[in-house]
Amino acid sequence: KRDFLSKFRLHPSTLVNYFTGIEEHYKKDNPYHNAVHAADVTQSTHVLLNAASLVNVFSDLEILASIFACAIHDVNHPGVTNQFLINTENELAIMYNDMSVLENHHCAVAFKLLQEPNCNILKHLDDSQRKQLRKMVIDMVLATDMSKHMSLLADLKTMVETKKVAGGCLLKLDNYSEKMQIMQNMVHCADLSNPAKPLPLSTQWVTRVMEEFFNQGDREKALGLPVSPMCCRETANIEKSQVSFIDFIVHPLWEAWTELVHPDAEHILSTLEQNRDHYSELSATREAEEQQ
Ligand SMILES: COc1ccc(-c2ccn(CCC(=O)N3C[C@@H](C)O[C@H](C)C3)n2)cc1OC1CCCC1
Ligand SMILES: [Mg+2]
Ligand SMILES: [Zn+2]
Repeated sequence: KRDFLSKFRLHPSTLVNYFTGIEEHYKKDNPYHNAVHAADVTQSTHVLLNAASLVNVFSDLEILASIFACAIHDVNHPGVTNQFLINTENELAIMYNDMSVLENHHCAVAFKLLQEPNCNILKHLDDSQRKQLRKMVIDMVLATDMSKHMSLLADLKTMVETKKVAGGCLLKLDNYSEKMQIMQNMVHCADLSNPAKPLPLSTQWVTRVMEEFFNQGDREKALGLPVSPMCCRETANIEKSQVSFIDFIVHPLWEAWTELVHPDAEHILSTLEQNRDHYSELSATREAEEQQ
Protein backbone atom coordinates (compact mmCIF):
# COMPACT_ATOMS: atom_id res chain seq x y z
CA LYS A 1 0.00 0.00 0.00
CA ARG A 2 2.90 2.33 0.65
CA ASP A 3 4.74 1.40 -2.54
CA PHE A 4 7.86 0.73 -0.46
CA LEU A 5 9.04 -2.17 -2.62
CA SER A 6 9.77 0.21 -5.47
CA LYS A 7 10.67 3.26 -3.34
CA PHE A 8 13.37 1.30 -1.47
CA ARG A 9 13.98 -1.37 -4.09
CA LEU A 10 13.01 -4.09 -1.62
CA HIS A 11 13.29 -7.51 -3.25
CA PRO A 12 10.18 -9.70 -2.64
CA SER A 13 12.11 -12.95 -2.05
CA THR A 14 14.61 -11.15 0.23
CA LEU A 15 11.69 -9.68 2.18
CA VAL A 16 10.13 -13.14 2.53
CA ASN A 17 13.47 -14.66 3.62
CA TYR A 18 14.12 -11.95 6.19
CA PHE A 19 10.64 -11.77 7.75
CA THR A 20 10.32 -15.57 7.76
CA GLY A 21 13.55 -15.55 9.75
CA ILE A 22 12.17 -12.87 12.08
CA GLU A 23 8.91 -14.80 12.53
CA GLU A 24 10.87 -17.99 13.35
CA HIS A 25 12.89 -16.10 15.97
CA TYR A 26 9.69 -15.19 17.88
CA LYS A 27 9.19 -18.01 20.38
CA LYS A 28 5.98 -19.83 19.41
CA ASP A 29 5.33 -21.13 22.91
CA ASN A 30 5.29 -17.66 24.48
CA PRO A 31 1.60 -17.08 25.34
CA TYR A 32 2.00 -13.31 24.79
CA HIS A 33 5.37 -12.28 23.33
CA ASN A 34 5.06 -14.29 20.11
CA ALA A 35 4.90 -13.36 16.41
CA VAL A 36 1.16 -12.53 16.67
CA HIS A 37 1.96 -9.74 19.17
CA ALA A 38 4.59 -8.39 16.73
CA ALA A 39 2.06 -8.51 13.87
CA ASP A 40 -0.56 -6.82 16.10
CA VAL A 41 1.80 -3.96 17.03
CA THR A 42 2.91 -3.58 13.40
CA GLN A 43 -0.66 -3.40 12.09
CA SER A 44 -1.68 -1.02 14.90
CA THR A 45 1.18 1.34 14.04
CA HIS A 46 0.24 1.18 10.34
CA VAL A 47 -3.22 2.46 11.38
CA LEU A 48 -1.79 5.19 13.66
CA LEU A 49 0.45 6.37 10.79
CA ASN A 50 -2.68 6.87 8.66
CA ALA A 51 -4.08 9.54 11.01
CA ALA A 52 -5.06 12.58 8.94
CA SER A 53 -3.04 14.93 11.16
CA LEU A 54 0.12 12.83 10.57
CA VAL A 55 -0.10 12.98 6.78
CA ASN A 56 3.12 14.52 5.35
CA VAL A 57 4.70 14.63 8.82
CA PHE A 58 6.99 11.62 8.28
CA SER A 59 9.33 10.83 5.40
CA ASP A 60 9.09 7.43 3.65
CA LEU A 61 12.28 6.35 5.44
CA GLU A 62 10.79 7.29 8.84
CA ILE A 63 7.65 5.29 8.00
CA LEU A 64 9.71 2.28 6.83
CA ALA A 65 11.77 2.51 10.04
CA SER A 66 8.61 2.64 12.22
CA ILE A 67 6.98 -0.38 10.58
CA PHE A 68 10.26 -2.35 10.60
CA ALA A 69 10.81 -1.45 14.28
CA CYS A 70 7.37 -2.82 15.20
CA ALA A 71 7.85 -6.07 13.31
CA ILE A 72 11.13 -6.78 15.13
CA HIS A 73 10.48 -4.98 18.45
CA ASP A 74 10.15 -8.14 20.61
CA VAL A 75 12.01 -10.69 18.45
CA ASN A 76 13.42 -13.69 20.37
CA HIS A 77 11.63 -12.54 23.55
CA PRO A 78 12.25 -15.23 26.25
CA GLY A 79 8.81 -14.74 27.85
CA VAL A 80 10.12 -13.21 31.07
CA THR A 81 10.65 -9.59 32.16
CA ASN A 82 13.89 -7.60 32.30
CA GLN A 83 13.71 -7.81 36.10
CA PHE A 84 13.61 -11.62 35.98
CA LEU A 85 16.68 -11.71 33.70
CA ILE A 86 18.50 -9.32 36.05
CA ASN A 87 17.48 -11.23 39.21
CA THR A 88 18.62 -14.55 37.74
CA GLU A 89 21.85 -13.01 36.34
CA ASN A 90 20.82 -14.31 32.92
CA GLU A 91 23.53 -14.12 30.24
CA LEU A 92 21.46 -11.42 28.47
CA ALA A 93 21.53 -9.25 31.60
CA ILE A 94 25.29 -9.74 31.83
CA MET A 95 25.65 -8.93 28.11
CA TYR A 96 23.67 -5.66 28.40
CA ASN A 97 24.67 -4.67 31.96
CA ASP A 98 21.04 -4.77 33.22
CA MET A 99 20.09 -1.85 30.92
CA SER A 100 16.99 -2.42 28.71
CA VAL A 101 18.22 -6.00 28.42
CA LEU A 102 15.36 -7.38 26.32
CA GLU A 103 15.07 -4.33 24.07
CA ASN A 104 18.80 -4.35 23.30
CA HIS A 105 18.56 -8.06 22.52
CA HIS A 106 15.59 -7.60 20.15
CA CYS A 107 17.54 -4.98 18.15
CA ALA A 108 20.73 -7.05 18.01
CA VAL A 109 18.92 -10.19 16.79
CA ALA A 110 17.02 -8.23 14.12
CA PHE A 111 20.11 -6.53 12.71
CA LYS A 112 22.23 -9.69 12.90
CA LEU A 113 19.59 -11.50 10.82
CA LEU A 114 20.04 -8.89 8.06
CA GLN A 115 23.53 -10.33 7.54
CA GLU A 116 22.23 -13.85 6.80
CA PRO A 117 22.42 -14.88 3.13
CA ASN A 118 19.59 -13.45 0.95
CA CYS A 119 18.16 -11.57 3.97
CA ASN A 120 19.59 -8.10 3.51
CA ILE A 121 16.37 -6.24 2.67
CA LEU A 122 18.18 -2.89 3.09
CA LYS A 123 20.79 -3.79 0.45
CA HIS A 124 19.66 -1.10 -2.00
CA LEU A 125 19.37 1.75 0.49
CA ASP A 126 22.35 4.12 0.30
CA ASP A 127 24.73 4.23 3.27
CA SER A 128 23.18 7.37 4.74
CA GLN A 129 19.64 5.93 4.55
CA ARG A 130 20.78 2.64 6.13
CA LYS A 131 22.58 4.45 8.96
CA GLN A 132 19.55 6.70 9.61
CA LEU A 133 17.15 3.76 9.55
CA ARG A 134 19.34 1.76 11.96
CA LYS A 135 19.49 4.68 14.43
CA MET A 136 15.73 5.30 14.23
CA VAL A 137 14.87 1.60 14.74
CA ILE A 138 17.19 1.35 17.77
CA ASP A 139 15.73 4.57 19.24
CA MET A 140 12.16 3.24 18.83
CA VAL A 141 12.74 -0.31 20.08
CA LEU A 142 14.70 0.87 23.16
CA ALA A 143 11.76 3.20 23.92
CA THR A 144 9.39 0.19 24.26
CA ASP A 145 11.07 -0.59 27.60
CA MET A 146 8.46 0.23 30.26
CA SER A 147 11.14 1.97 32.33
CA LYS A 148 11.16 4.75 29.68
CA HIS A 149 7.37 5.23 29.86
CA MET A 150 7.17 8.17 32.27
CA SER A 151 9.79 10.33 30.49
CA LEU A 152 8.31 9.48 27.08
CA LEU A 153 4.83 10.51 28.24
CA ALA A 154 6.15 13.70 29.86
CA ASP A 155 7.80 14.71 26.56
CA LEU A 156 4.60 13.90 24.64
CA LYS A 157 2.53 16.07 26.97
CA THR A 158 4.99 18.95 26.56
CA MET A 159 4.79 18.60 22.79
CA VAL A 160 0.98 18.60 22.90
CA GLU A 161 1.01 21.79 25.00
CA THR A 162 3.45 23.51 22.62
CA LYS A 163 1.47 22.28 19.61
CA LYS A 164 -1.69 23.89 21.10
CA VAL A 165 0.17 27.17 21.33
CA ALA A 166 1.53 26.87 17.79
CA GLY A 167 -1.95 26.83 16.30
CA GLY A 168 -2.42 23.06 16.25
CA CYS A 169 -0.26 22.13 13.28
CA LEU A 170 2.27 19.30 13.57
CA LEU A 171 3.93 20.10 10.30
CA LYS A 172 6.45 22.44 11.91
CA LEU A 173 8.38 19.44 13.28
CA ASP A 174 11.85 20.19 12.04
CA ASN A 175 14.38 18.43 14.27
CA TYR A 176 15.11 14.72 14.64
CA SER A 177 14.41 14.59 18.37
CA GLU A 178 10.84 15.96 18.08
CA LYS A 179 10.04 13.59 15.18
CA MET A 180 11.61 10.67 17.05
CA GLN A 181 9.59 11.51 20.20
CA ILE A 182 6.39 11.11 18.18
CA MET A 183 7.60 7.90 16.52
CA GLN A 184 8.67 6.43 19.90
CA ASN A 185 5.33 7.30 21.46
CA MET A 186 3.46 5.93 18.43
CA VAL A 187 5.19 2.52 18.69
CA HIS A 188 4.81 2.57 22.49
CA CYS A 189 1.06 3.31 22.06
CA ALA A 190 0.78 0.36 19.68
CA ASP A 191 2.69 -1.84 22.13
CA LEU A 192 0.18 -0.81 24.83
CA SER A 193 -2.90 -0.92 22.58
CA ASN A 194 -4.40 -4.20 23.82
CA PRO A 195 -6.82 -2.51 26.29
CA ALA A 196 -7.91 -0.08 23.54
CA LYS A 197 -8.99 -2.81 21.11
CA PRO A 198 -12.55 -4.19 20.79
CA LEU A 199 -13.27 -6.16 23.97
CA PRO A 200 -13.24 -9.67 22.41
CA LEU A 201 -9.65 -8.98 21.26
CA SER A 202 -8.58 -7.21 24.45
CA THR A 203 -9.69 -10.09 26.72
CA GLN A 204 -7.67 -12.60 24.64
CA TRP A 205 -4.52 -10.50 25.16
CA VAL A 206 -5.26 -10.32 28.91
CA THR A 207 -5.46 -14.13 29.10
CA ARG A 208 -2.18 -14.43 27.20
CA VAL A 209 -0.23 -11.83 29.20
CA MET A 210 -1.42 -13.30 32.50
CA GLU A 211 -0.42 -16.81 31.41
CA GLU A 212 3.05 -15.53 30.56
CA PHE A 213 3.25 -13.72 33.91
CA PHE A 214 2.05 -16.79 35.81
CA ASN A 215 4.65 -18.95 34.05
CA GLN A 216 7.28 -16.49 35.26
CA GLY A 217 5.78 -16.59 38.77
CA ASP A 218 5.98 -20.39 38.75
CA ARG A 219 9.67 -20.18 37.78
CA GLU A 220 10.38 -17.58 40.48
CA LYS A 221 8.69 -19.80 43.08
CA ALA A 222 10.70 -22.85 41.92
CA LEU A 223 13.91 -20.78 42.15
CA GLY A 224 13.03 -19.54 45.65
CA LEU A 225 12.89 -15.95 44.32
CA PRO A 226 10.21 -13.46 45.45
CA VAL A 227 7.27 -13.76 43.03
CA SER A 228 6.94 -10.59 40.89
CA PRO A 229 3.78 -8.47 41.12
CA MET A 230 0.82 -9.91 39.20
CA CYS A 231 2.77 -13.13 38.56
CA CYS A 232 1.22 -15.31 41.28
CA ARG A 233 -1.58 -17.42 39.80
CA GLU A 234 -3.11 -18.00 43.27
CA THR A 235 -3.43 -14.36 44.36
CA ALA A 236 -3.46 -12.21 41.15
CA ASN A 237 -6.61 -10.15 40.65
CA ILE A 238 -6.74 -10.02 36.85
CA GLU A 239 -9.53 -7.47 36.39
CA LYS A 240 -8.18 -5.17 39.10
CA SER A 241 -4.72 -5.27 37.50
CA GLN A 242 -6.20 -4.28 34.13
CA VAL A 243 -8.13 -1.38 35.70
CA SER A 244 -5.00 0.03 37.37
CA PHE A 245 -2.86 -0.64 34.25
CA ILE A 246 -5.40 1.36 32.23
CA ASP A 247 -5.87 4.12 34.83
CA PHE A 248 -2.17 4.73 35.58
CA ILE A 249 -0.41 3.81 32.31
CA VAL A 250 -2.54 3.23 29.22
CA HIS A 251 -5.21 5.94 29.53
CA PRO A 252 -2.80 8.81 30.29
CA LEU A 253 -0.69 7.74 27.29
CA TRP A 254 -3.61 7.39 24.88
CA GLU A 255 -5.18 10.62 26.18
CA ALA A 256 -1.98 12.47 25.24
CA TRP A 257 -1.76 10.70 21.86
CA THR A 258 -5.43 11.49 21.14
CA GLU A 259 -4.76 15.18 21.85
CA LEU A 260 -1.70 15.13 19.58
CA VAL A 261 -3.59 13.73 16.59
CA HIS A 262 -6.99 15.26 17.49
CA PRO A 263 -9.63 14.23 16.35
CA ASP A 264 -8.30 11.08 14.67
CA ALA A 265 -8.01 8.79 17.70
CA GLU A 266 -11.19 9.71 19.63
CA HIS A 267 -12.77 6.32 18.91
CA ILE A 268 -9.71 4.48 20.28
CA LEU A 269 -9.84 6.45 23.53
CA SER A 270 -13.57 5.80 23.95
CA THR A 271 -13.08 2.05 23.35
CA LEU A 272 -10.37 2.12 26.02
CA GLU A 273 -12.74 3.87 28.45
CA GLN A 274 -15.55 1.40 27.73
CA ASN A 275 -13.19 -1.55 28.26
CA ARG A 276 -11.92 -0.02 31.51
CA ASP A 277 -15.49 0.20 32.82
CA HIS A 278 -16.11 -3.41 31.76
CA TYR A 279 -13.07 -4.67 33.76
CA SER A 280 -14.04 -2.44 36.68
CA GLU A 281 -17.58 -3.87 36.80
CA LEU A 282 -16.19 -7.43 36.49
CA SER A 283 -13.79 -6.75 39.35
CA ALA A 284 -16.60 -5.37 41.55
CA THR A 285 -18.81 -8.41 40.82
CA ARG A 286 -15.96 -10.80 41.59
CA GLU A 287 -15.23 -8.95 44.83
CA ALA A 288 -18.94 -9.15 45.82
CA GLU A 289 -18.97 -12.89 45.04
CA GLU A 290 -15.86 -13.43 47.14
CA GLN A 291 -17.50 -11.61 50.06
CA GLN A 292 -20.42 -14.08 50.11
C1 LIG B 1 -3.12 -7.21 28.08
O1 LIG B 1 -2.48 -6.74 29.26
C2 LIG B 1 -1.26 -6.12 29.11
C3 LIG B 1 -0.64 -5.90 27.87
C4 LIG B 1 0.59 -5.25 27.83
C5 LIG B 1 1.20 -4.80 29.00
C6 LIG B 1 2.47 -4.08 28.95
C7 LIG B 1 3.03 -3.30 29.98
C8 LIG B 1 4.21 -2.77 29.47
N1 LIG B 1 4.30 -3.23 28.21
C9 LIG B 1 5.36 -2.86 27.28
C10 LIG B 1 6.42 -3.91 27.28
C11 LIG B 1 7.01 -4.10 28.68
O2 LIG B 1 7.76 -3.25 29.15
N2 LIG B 1 6.69 -5.24 29.36
C12 LIG B 1 7.28 -5.57 30.65
C13 LIG B 1 6.22 -6.02 31.65
C14 LIG B 1 5.40 -4.86 32.18
O3 LIG B 1 5.36 -6.99 31.07
C15 LIG B 1 4.70 -6.52 29.91
C16 LIG B 1 3.74 -7.58 29.40
C17 LIG B 1 5.72 -6.23 28.83
N3 LIG B 1 3.26 -4.04 27.89
C18 LIG B 1 0.59 -5.01 30.24
C19 LIG B 1 -0.65 -5.68 30.28
O4 LIG B 1 -1.32 -5.92 31.44
C20 LIG B 1 -0.65 -5.60 32.67
C21 LIG B 1 0.31 -6.72 32.99
C22 LIG B 1 -0.57 -7.75 33.72
C23 LIG B 1 -1.81 -7.02 34.21
C24 LIG B 1 -1.65 -5.56 33.80
MG1 LIG C 1 9.08 -5.50 24.47
ZN1 LIG D 1 5.78 -5.66 22.62
